[in-house]
Amino acid sequence: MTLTTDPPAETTTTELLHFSDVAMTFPNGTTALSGVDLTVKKGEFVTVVGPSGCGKSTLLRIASGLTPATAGQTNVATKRIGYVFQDATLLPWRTVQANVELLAELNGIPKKTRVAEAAKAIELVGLAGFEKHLPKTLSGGMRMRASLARSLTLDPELFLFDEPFGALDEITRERLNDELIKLFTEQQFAGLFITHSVSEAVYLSTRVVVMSGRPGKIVETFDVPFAYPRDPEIRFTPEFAELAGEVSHALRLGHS
Ligand SMILES: Nc1ncnc2c1ncn2[C@@H]1O[C@H](COP(=O)(O)OP(=O)(O)OP(=O)(O)O)[C@@H](O)[C@H]1O
Repeated sequence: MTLTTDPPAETTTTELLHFSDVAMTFPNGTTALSGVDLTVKKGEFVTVVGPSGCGKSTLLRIASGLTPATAGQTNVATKRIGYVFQDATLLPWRTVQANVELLAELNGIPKKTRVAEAAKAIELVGLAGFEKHLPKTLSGGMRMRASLARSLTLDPELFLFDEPFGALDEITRERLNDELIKLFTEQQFAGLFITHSVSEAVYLSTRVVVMSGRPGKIVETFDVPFAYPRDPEIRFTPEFAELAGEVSHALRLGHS
């Protein structure tokens, strides 16, 4: 297994993540991933869909550097990595402002700078006015916004999302999808996003990657042709339905 933080000579600098023949077998013998090839470039938003337990979260953990792969080549060309989980993971005793400042604080950023960075991130996610609130006084969608803001203070070049909206109601989820698209187009990070929702995958992404059941491997890739910013109404067009149908079909084939 090779983990490097600089791009290999043969790749371009816009390639932020490059997996070649990556595999992951845990010490208990479970092989979660096998033969995964994946590249994510600046300006791309790649969503991974796949059956439960096929290794999607493992893939993200490897991308973040939290878990080393056991085989293959893993190249992540940036240290500015944002990571958002399904659970907003806010500290309950800290206000929104103090939660959003947390990563900058852990990175030793001076108070004045991190206050300014947190204020900017809070504004970007639409939480201005809620700086002094504690997490328990926020809705699920607002907590997720605070979690997004916390990662935004790192000014990520590569943003990893592990099913961040899976626990939210449909309307809140759709609203956050639109806000995430806005952030993606404004902030210019590369996104790697996991979801169980085919519609969310197609709506958000430049590319949708379908994984097979465990050990997960990529069985099909779909380029999404819709321009950004995306009109929420595209979800009701025949083109969208056709693409979502193809992704669902690949997902079912990968299952069997
Ligand atoms: N630390 C670990 N030790 C042993 N097995 C693990 C470990 N972490 C994950 N696994 C196993 O690896 C497989 C892939 O897990 P992972 O969480 O990556 O799947 P997933 O596709 O994200 O699942 P879901 O969609 O249900 O969240 C599962 O069978 C899981 O039980």
